[in-house]
Amino acid sequence: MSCNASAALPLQQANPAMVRDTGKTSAAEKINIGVLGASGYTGSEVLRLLAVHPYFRVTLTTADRKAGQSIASIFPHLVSQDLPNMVAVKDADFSKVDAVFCCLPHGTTQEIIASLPSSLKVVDLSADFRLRDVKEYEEWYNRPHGAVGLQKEAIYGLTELHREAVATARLVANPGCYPTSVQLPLVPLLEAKLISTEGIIIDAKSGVSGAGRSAKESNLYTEISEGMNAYGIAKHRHVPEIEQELSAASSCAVKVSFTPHLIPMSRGMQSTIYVQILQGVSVDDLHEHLSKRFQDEEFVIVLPKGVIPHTRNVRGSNYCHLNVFEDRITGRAIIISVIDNLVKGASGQAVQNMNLMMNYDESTGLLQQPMFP
Ligand SMILES: NC(=O)C1=CN([C@@H]2O[C@H](COP(=O)(O)OP(=O)(O)OC[C@H]3O[C@@H](n4cnc5c(N)ncnc54)[C@H](OP(=O)(O)O)[C@@H]3O)[C@@H](O)[C@H]2O)C=CC1
Ligand SMILES: CC(=O)N[C@@H](CCC(=O)OP(=O)(O)O)C(=O)O
Repeated sequence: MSCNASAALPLQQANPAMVRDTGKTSAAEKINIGVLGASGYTGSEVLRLLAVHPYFRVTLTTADRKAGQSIASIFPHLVSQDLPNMVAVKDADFSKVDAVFCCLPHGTTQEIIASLPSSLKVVDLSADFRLRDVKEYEEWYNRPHGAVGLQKEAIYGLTELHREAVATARLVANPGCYPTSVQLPLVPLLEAKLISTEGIIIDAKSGVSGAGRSAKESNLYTEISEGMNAYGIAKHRHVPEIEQELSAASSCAVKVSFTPHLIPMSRGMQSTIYVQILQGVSVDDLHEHLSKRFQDEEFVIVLPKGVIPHTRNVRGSNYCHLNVFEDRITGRAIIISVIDNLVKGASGQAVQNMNLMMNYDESTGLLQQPMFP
């Protein structure tokens, strides 16, 4: 069958692993967690989420320039938590931990994870283990891969799409924020051959926390506020990650046009995606397919027809809101997907994956509702 032949496939069973729980409750049985890069945005978001996690406790935190400082001194919003002071990674005692969230800049992570005890379970939030083809990684990231052996072991952790592999993984490559917002609607539609593999256009927008906490001129309030700009046009490093996963879903070489934009808000992300519907398929079919695919999912909500997703309605939560609209003029479908880049786009999905790796219900500690307004 050709790439764009229309054929509705049976829906996948959505959620076989949602209800597992080992029942561990006592403090003595808690899983000891290390957060590497705890002084950054995603690291602090892991700490915020774990504050109400019944089975995980943080026993190690690391930083680079801020090593030696307490968490409360740099994140006063976390002052009520009893957290260990941050140490440099080289001084960290990994015998204290069972699992690690690695929230470090990409490029620094491969060597650090390779140096950790191999008994540790790791969710890596960076891009260092997401691209299966090491050559492609080296081309897009312009550096040699520092842990090729580990790359083979890493599981790409978009939870709703790969949860069985995540559950048995030791090392999970947590997806990028843009790729998460794009794959959740597109993978099921490509798998079911309801949309064309050609001509996919992704117009995406991110809040500024997506760029991390380190000081950069381009992220100053004066540069960001009261305006917006595209960046990484036709060369953003999330292109190969998105194409890798869409190609796997459709068994065809998918190419996308992807343009990210920076907008003046602290957190939140929207991807507006233009796709060609295959012959004999309607926008209602796309809506129905996505609704059925995600009906048993806790964190992916297909909104009722006509309701426009808004970043405000997922802020601070692990939810993704989706909807599909018809463009009567071009015959295309317009898909809108919103997430909080720091939660479903990073730390929330990381906790969701770690829950699965530790055999807990994947929603444990993640059911906080979005903040409104
Ligand atoms: N922000 C987002 O929305 C998303 C981010 N990601 C990815 O998650 C990772 C972390 O991002 P984010 O939290 O935003 O980044 P930040 O810049 O906010 O934080 C980076 C953290 O890493 C530490 N660090 C920096 N350099 C080194 C080093 N050489 N060795 C050890 N530690 C170091 C920093 O310590 P110090 O503060 O002391 O310098 C800080 O704790 C990145 O790979 C990013 O691409 C993924 C999805 C979304
Ligand atoms: C606004 C902004 O700068 N966003 C980041 C993406 C953050 C993210 O998810 O990406 P990684 O985990 O792949 O680094 C960027 O465009 O590079």
